[in-house]
Amino acid sequence: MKVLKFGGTSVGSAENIKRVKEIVLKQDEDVVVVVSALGGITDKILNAARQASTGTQNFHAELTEIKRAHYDAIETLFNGTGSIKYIVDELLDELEQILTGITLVGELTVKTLDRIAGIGERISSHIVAQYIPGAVRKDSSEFIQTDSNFGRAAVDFKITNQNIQKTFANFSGVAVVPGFISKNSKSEFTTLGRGGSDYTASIIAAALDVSSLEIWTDVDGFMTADPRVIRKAYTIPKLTYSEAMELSHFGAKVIYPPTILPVYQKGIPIQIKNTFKPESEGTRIIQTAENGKERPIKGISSISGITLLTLQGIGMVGVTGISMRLFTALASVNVNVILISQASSENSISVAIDEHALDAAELAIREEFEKEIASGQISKIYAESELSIVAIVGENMKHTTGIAGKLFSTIGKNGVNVIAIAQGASELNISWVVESRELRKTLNVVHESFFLSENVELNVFLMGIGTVGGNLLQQLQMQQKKLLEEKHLKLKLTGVANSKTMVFDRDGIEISTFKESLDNSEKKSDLTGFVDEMRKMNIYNSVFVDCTASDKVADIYKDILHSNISIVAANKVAASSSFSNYSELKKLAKQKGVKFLFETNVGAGLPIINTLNDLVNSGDKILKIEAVLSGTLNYIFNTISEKVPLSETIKRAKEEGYSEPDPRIDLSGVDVARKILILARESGYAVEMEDINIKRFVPDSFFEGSLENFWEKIKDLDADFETKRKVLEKENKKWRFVAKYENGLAEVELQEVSSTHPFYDLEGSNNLVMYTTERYQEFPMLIKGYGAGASVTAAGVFADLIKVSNI
Ligand SMILES: NC(=O)C1=CN([C@@H]2O[C@H](COP(=O)(O)OP(=O)(O)OC[C@H]3O[C@@H](n4cnc5c(N)ncnc54)[C@H](O)[C@@H]3O)[C@@H](O)[C@H]2O)C=CC1
Ligand SMILES: N[C@@H](CC=O)C(=O)O
Repeated sequence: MKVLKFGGTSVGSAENIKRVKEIVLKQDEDVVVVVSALGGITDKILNAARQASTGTQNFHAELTEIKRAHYDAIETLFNGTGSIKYIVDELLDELEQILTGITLVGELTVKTLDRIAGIGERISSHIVAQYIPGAVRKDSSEFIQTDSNFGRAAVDFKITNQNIQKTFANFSGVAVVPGFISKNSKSEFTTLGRGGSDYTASIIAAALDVSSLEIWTDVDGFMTADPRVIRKAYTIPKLTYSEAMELSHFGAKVIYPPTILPVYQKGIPIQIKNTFKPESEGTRIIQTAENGKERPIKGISSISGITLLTLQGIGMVGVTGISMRLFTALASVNVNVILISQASSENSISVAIDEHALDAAELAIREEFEKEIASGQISKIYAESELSIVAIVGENMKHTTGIAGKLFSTIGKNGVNVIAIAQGASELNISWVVESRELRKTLNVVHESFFLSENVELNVFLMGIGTVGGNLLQQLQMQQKKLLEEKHLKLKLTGVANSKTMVFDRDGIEISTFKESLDNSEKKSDLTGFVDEMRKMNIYNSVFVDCTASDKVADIYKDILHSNISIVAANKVAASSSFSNYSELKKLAKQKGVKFLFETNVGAGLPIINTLNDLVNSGDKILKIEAVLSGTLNYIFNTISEKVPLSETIKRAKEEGYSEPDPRIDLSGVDVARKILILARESGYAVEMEDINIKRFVPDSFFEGSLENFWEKIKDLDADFETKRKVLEKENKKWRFVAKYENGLAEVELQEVSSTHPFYDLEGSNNLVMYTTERYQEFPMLIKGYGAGASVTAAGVFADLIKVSNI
């Protein structure tokens, strides 16, 4: 024999009752079918009763809806004919009479409420019993006996079990039973608490020692998290009784928690099934955790609307009985304590309670500890509200090391502050308190880290979609699918801005149409607005990518890092700003557990900074750096000829995407100075821009005025450069703009190098860096390759993104 329980939605309409019939008729064992009231009916009855208690006739509106729901169902299922109509009428009349009675006395007692609260189940059980061919109705209020604690009566199991066994002795076929209702020893109606139909089913299942208890509901089973918040939540195939109990207590409203105990004691498995998807496996709740250490966490759940009440004072240290008095005081005003956290110093104790219970709880505590408060032994009693409790649950957490470490480091890295923590010695549940506004992010972070570790998500906020940013988007689009399939990295463009507008979408902006999205966006581009939006979205694993050349954008880095968002910068302004700002940004990133990466600041996609970091981190000392670091200048000096004058080479460098948005930055040596400065700093030296000796090869006057002016004026230098070039050619030499750092001195200058110099053969826009270190002294380390250009730079930015994702 089996017990099947169908919830309110499962019997919520005639259509759904037809599904119930199909499911029941497919069973190959005898079955007891426990039904809830039609969906929403119990609430309506309670509402009508409350309205009646005001002494008015207002309850009639609710009553009409209650009647309509039932008449609609019987009309469809029975064509409005048969005895069912009389039975339903009789029960609805009973309801109306009691409601009228309540109106007359203007009072609603818990006893009266129990008298009518179960009428929905009484009616639905008649409907289902008549609709399933061959089924018989058995009245649970005749065999479940309770005490007289109306509203949430306690079952007398001895009598109830005997009654059930007697009722179902020699029974075969299909029995339909109303859930939720019971009676006391005086044959007065009582109820088993909201959700009590699950409990009815469990009581019957245990009394009859059936093969299984099936709870048919409108979800697939217990999910790894609330699917309304975590779209990627999935059904947990198996849970132990304890895990199911913990998850149910912590907000997973799949099963009424008391349901578990009776069947647990008999070792009867519970199967959660979806009435609307009977083919889905559902969740099976059994005695032992079958799946081992690889899935120590089974689910996450949360409860919102929490207040944390803290009692603090050094006078509490070492004093016995404080906790006992605290909990007794709370119990005296019926305040349920959901979580307790106490430091071993005993200086403070915090209890998490339902926010609605705050006033009563605080008053009770203040009364209880009046003397201690007056004497200053307890210095503070304070409440923090708008909080949520999150819990991870799993029986295999026991003795699995590293779970709490992984949990809290993941949460911390994503900028979520943990306000209180509790873990029982059973290691079945780790619970912690966060601000409710951080709940969604917390659930996502934890879910991804423990359940979807196959896919890491990286949320990209890109600013600047010119040469580098535009190319980066093309590369992202091209690689998205491959990275997801092969590396399980889900790269999402969650925000993008050009200089005019910005667009955000936490589900990801379609890269192929981002331009249209920006064109159609009404959000004007604005730096503070961009940061605010990122903060507001509060998504985990976020990274801000700066592909502008703007100092204003560099100014917002601190705010971004403070929001626990990583930064990948192609923009060199921040890393070459004052040493204190550069160091602060690096320190802040470290403190916040996020990344601040800028590999492309020197040599575009070449691994120049990473290599330097590796050398330094492994204990090597950088003695000298000599390098050609400007793609633009090297291109200019490799392109300049009798036919291509200086001004034309600069124009071409810009067109090729090598130069800065303002090419004067390259031509003035500032770009190279920034780069050698960054390399010196990354080598461990505290260098400032002013320490760099920049020897310009273009007179200062060419850098004054507007960019347009510059393009006009620069042609004036063509003839002079051509004369000098011819001399150089005769001497078989080449111009190279060289940066050098040695013994605390840094300089950048134009050099004429002969054919034996390592920089002589450096083609096109290539860069070359030579690191002379303690380990690489006789033969310095060389890194050479394209030093500028859209695709290589974008690839360098991409590589930094991959580093942020930690895949
Ligand atoms: N082009 C290259 O080879 C390399 C460039 N870089 C760096 O990459 C950065 C970008 O360079 P390119 O793409 O070549 O320049 P670009 O001029 O083509 O693109 C920069 C884009 O940023 C936009 N922008 C500026 N301020 C903005 C703001 N506040 N909000 C939104 N958008 C804004 C501009 O409108 C422009 O579209 C620069 O910092 C450059 O130094 C680094 C290595 C190599
Ligand atoms: N403008 C720069 C681009 C790379 O940093 C250069 O030309 O090297």
